[in-house]
This record gives sequence, structure tokens and C-alpha cells, in this order.
Amino acid sequence: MIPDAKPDASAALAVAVTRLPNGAGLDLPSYATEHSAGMDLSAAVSDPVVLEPGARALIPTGFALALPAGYEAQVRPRSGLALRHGITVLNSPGTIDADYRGEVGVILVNHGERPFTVERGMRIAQLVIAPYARVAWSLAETLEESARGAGGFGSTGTDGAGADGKGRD
Ligand SMILES: O=c1ccn([C@H]2C[C@H](O)[C@@H](COP(=O)(O)OP(=O)(O)OP(=O)(O)O)O2)c(=O)[nH]1
Repeated sequence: MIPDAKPDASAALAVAVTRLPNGAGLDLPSYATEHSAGMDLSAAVSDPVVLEPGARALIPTGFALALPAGYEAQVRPRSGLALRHGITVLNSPGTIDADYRGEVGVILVNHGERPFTVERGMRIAQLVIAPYARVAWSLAETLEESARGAGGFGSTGTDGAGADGKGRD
């Protein structure tokens, strides 16, 4: 449930960001609404980039950041572009590592039927900052049993069919 109280701005994660020369005049990534999970990313292309159907391109964003240890940034598609134009992030979600200091890039691909033009300042993707876990392997002879066991890949049924394809009630 979304709390009624206004979010506490002081609870926001502080992240260092730098504008790069090619990002001059563009907005830094920002949240479109009060509870948006992702910040919209603007294209920092100097000239329009035409993506032909099936083509991909690395689109610059004009900024770099330094995430705190334990956090990653995920580059995700925008649903409106995907639905209307077939434009999505090819490696979605793209991963920005906490130790990456280069320009954030967006790998767009055109899965649509028509050429799509990326203009400077166009909001092409969104960035979600998320905590992640790093593991220390604990090598074991056997694994603790579970109700699922090794079942996967549709073992619980899809559209009424079991993994054996014979169907189930
Ligand atoms: O959509 C993306 C994905 C990655 N990166 C940057 C940040 C990330 O930290 C770095 C490396 O990304 P990744 O680990 O996905 O790439 P790789 O192909 O494994 O290359 P590398 O050997 O540089 O890690 O590239 C982006 O700017 N946008």
C-alpha cells in the first residue's frame, strides 16, 4: 500500500552525477511523478538518429554517475515507446555498476515496422536505482529440499497443460 504521507525527501539516496559536454542544456534524469520508480533518460544525440526496423544503436545520455556501493542502476524501456513504435532496450535491463564512471548509454532496438527517429532530448528509457546482493558461495554436497524441487520451465502448468504437454485439470 502506498503511504498517505509525503515521501521524506531527506530519505532519498544521494548519488553524485556529472553532466558531460554533450549533455549541455538537457535535463538530468528525473522522476515524472511523485511515485515513479524510474527516472526518464533523455537522448543526448547531437543529430537525430534514425533506427531502421531491426536496427540497434547506442544512444548517449550526456551524464555519468557514481552509485554508492551496494546499488546498481537498471536501464529499462518505456512502455509507450514499446507499444506505439516497437522501440525497446535491447539488453533490458541494462546494468550500470556502482564502479562505472563512464557515460550512461542506452542500447535501443527497433522492433517496429517503420523507421524511428531519436531526437535530441527525447525521453527514450528510464533508470531505476536498486540495491543488490553480492554472494559468498557456500559449496555444499546437497541442497536443502523444497516443495518445488527441480521443477521449472512450466512444471506447474501453462494454459492448462502440464510440463508433459498432456494437459491437466
Ligand atoms: O545499458 C547499459 C549497460 C551497461 N552500461 C555501462 C555501465 C556498466 O557498468 C558498463 C558495463 O556493462 P556490462 O557489464 O553490461 O557490459 P559488459 O559487456 O559485461 O562489459 P564490461 O566488460 O565492460 O563489463 O557499461 C551502460 O551504460 N548502459
